[in-house]
Amino acid sequence: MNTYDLSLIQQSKYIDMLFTYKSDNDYNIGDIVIVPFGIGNKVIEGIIIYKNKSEVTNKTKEIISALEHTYSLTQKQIDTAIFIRDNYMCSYYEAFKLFTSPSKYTKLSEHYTINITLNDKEKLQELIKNTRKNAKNKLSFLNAIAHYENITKPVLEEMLDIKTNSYINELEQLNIITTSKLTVFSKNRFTKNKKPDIKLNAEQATIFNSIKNIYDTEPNKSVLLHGITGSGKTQVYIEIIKYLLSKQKTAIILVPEISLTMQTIARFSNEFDEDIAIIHSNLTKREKFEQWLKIKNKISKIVIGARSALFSPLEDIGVIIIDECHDEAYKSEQSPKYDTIEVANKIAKQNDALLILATATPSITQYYEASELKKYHLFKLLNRANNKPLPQVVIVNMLEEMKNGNNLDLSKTLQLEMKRELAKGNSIILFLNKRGYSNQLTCDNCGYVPKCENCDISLTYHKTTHSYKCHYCGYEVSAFSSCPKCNEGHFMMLGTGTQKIENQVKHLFPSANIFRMDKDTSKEKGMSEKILTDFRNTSHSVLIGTQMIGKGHDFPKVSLVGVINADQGINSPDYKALERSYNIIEQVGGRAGRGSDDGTVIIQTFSHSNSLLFFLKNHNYDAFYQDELEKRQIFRYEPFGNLIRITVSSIDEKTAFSSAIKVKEALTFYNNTKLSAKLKIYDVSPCLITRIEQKYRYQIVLRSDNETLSTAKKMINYTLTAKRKIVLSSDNVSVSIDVNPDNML
Ligand SMILES: Nc1ncnc2c1ncn2[C@@H]1O[C@H](COP(=O)(O)OP(=O)(O)OP(=O)(O)O)[C@@H](O)[C@H]1O
Ligand SMILES: [Zn+2]
Repeated sequence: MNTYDLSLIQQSKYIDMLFTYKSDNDYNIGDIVIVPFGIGNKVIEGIIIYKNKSEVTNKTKEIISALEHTYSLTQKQIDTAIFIRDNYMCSYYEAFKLFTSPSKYTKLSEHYTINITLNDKEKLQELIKNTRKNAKNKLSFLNAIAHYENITKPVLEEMLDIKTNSYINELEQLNIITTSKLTVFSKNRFTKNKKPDIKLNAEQATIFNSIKNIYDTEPNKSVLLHGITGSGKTQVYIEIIKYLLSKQKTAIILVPEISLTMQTIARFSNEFDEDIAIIHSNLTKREKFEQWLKIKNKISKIVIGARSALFSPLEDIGVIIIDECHDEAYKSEQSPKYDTIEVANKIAKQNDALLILATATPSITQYYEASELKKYHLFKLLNRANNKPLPQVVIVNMLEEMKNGNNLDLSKTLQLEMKRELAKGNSIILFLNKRGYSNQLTCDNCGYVPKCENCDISLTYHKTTHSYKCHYCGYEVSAFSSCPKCNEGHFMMLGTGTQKIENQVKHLFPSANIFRMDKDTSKEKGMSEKILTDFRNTSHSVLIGTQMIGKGHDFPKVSLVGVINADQGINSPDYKALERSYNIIEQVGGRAGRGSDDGTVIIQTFSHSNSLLFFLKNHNYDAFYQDELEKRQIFRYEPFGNLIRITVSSIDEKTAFSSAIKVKEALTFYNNTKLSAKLKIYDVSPCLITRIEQKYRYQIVLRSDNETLSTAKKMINYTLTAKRKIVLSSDNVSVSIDVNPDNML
């Protein structure tokens, strides 16, 4: 008789532990089994984590059966899941769920698709000619076959939104097509352009050779590639992947935005004959499952996708590339709030694989880890691939514009440049830095922004108390009647929307082709790709958008980028506000001047004296980094110290608040008795956004040194799992933990 310790695939807060079952069968670690659970012996699934580690008692229940081996997890995946649970303080369920197949309830044997291949082009054309014009469905089916020549039935049906069975039968009988069954789905269908035949330039080639050498000889295979916008980082990845494929290895490429996956795939499919799997959250369950199967069955050796692609069942990994590695999308926003780069590092180590982080604007912590701690080999690409200069940056003081009577969001300077570039047929991006919080304050005379003395964080206005508060430590002052710095101005709240900008542009430039991309226009599946493609292919056009348009895109026609309002990001109430603003503005500005014409970036701001703008003007990342690092050291933020934020939420406000108090009391108790009190635990306070999806939200902020971080994590894990029933009074409370959160909203 064997014993098996299982993690149950069942979301319940009270069973976050391993359960022992027995069986005469010889299962493997990682197998998914079906077991009876609880008093009613409800049938649920579990993953085998340990074998023959526990004893059989007279209460031990027996495993009923196991799922097909295809669904099993590998030992490496189990190790990574446990790493995630320990580090991001989530449940076993949440951690394992990342790795299980998107749909394991379909029997594999039933999962095949029909592939259609065109045999006789002429006969098909004949048939099209002879088909009645009003048989619309049939005609679109026939035309699609003529166009694609080789396509799977589900793809075809989804595309045309019709049933095709009878047409397929008819064509098969006429010998125009043949069909075949594929148990695993056919190759992703991407239009291939001519092979581009790009040769690495000298800078790229040197780095490629060094990285190759690191792979072959070095024990530490982590790389940070710091290359300016347009320096051709993607071309370097392509060569590295070619090299690793030649060594029978596989590759994962992560990109921060779904809209970027399409651009990346387009470039990769021109370079590789291999089948490329795509994974991101916009796929249907079925599509996800198809991709998963292709990877599991070793048909796809290259996986491109958003952060979740990291959990795909790829084996023999040779390289994990994290493109735009500074991006906040790499931090999960739902529990488990894992850091993609830390997890990628773990997986790379397991496989002895390369980990390549790449960006024009590394996060402060990443750059510190590379340059000071030597955790990464640091490489730099200092020139654009086509030898063009970086765009020229112009700063416009919006206080002056206001004083001169211009009440539009577009300054005179920006209007003039826009006119000039549109006349040349070039394209323009107008970027709105909307990330941040709207109740932030700026003096309308001198641009002063009030800050917390303890935390270096912008204060936020609270209407109920008519006061300004710090959202880290609770510091509060009553609202000023006039600006304490210049004694003249008054505080105003900044903020404008993409639609408002769109109206102004329409009015000023009635003949321009205007595109807008924000959450509203890209809700529908495929919409954002469509907007980006149309913009890329249209001249004399203006794209107005938020964060989504800022990264990674290569639009050769864009010669001018306008940053409408740099302030909203700069003065956002959290310690990463400047880092985020530098990155996003440098990145969006980097879209300018990638084609034949030189680029210009116009940054409009009320905080024109902020040193950040000086660094941006000179594209001087290193100076920005030094400046920011000093501040971080003084206030003990990352990489010198850590903030841990525990958010407690519930539909019922009192429950949320009282649970938060209990969590805080429990943590304080362990901190005082068990630890040498190195953690600072702040009081419970309402979150900046007090209610999300009907749930009231309270937070407890902890600060720890780097040395005490792991103890802090253990303490939180202990409090929230072992003591869960005591600390959380009801099942209606949810808790999430975020280490060094990207924002405090
Ligand atoms: N060796 C090369 N010779 C000619 N063109 C190149 C070369 N390498 C890259 N390019 C071209 O330069 C452009 C910019 O390259 P790429 O998009 O890879 O830049 P990037 O470093 O990823 O920029 P960003 O950080 O702004 O996304 C692309 O159009 C690419 O095809
Ligand atoms: Zn403070």
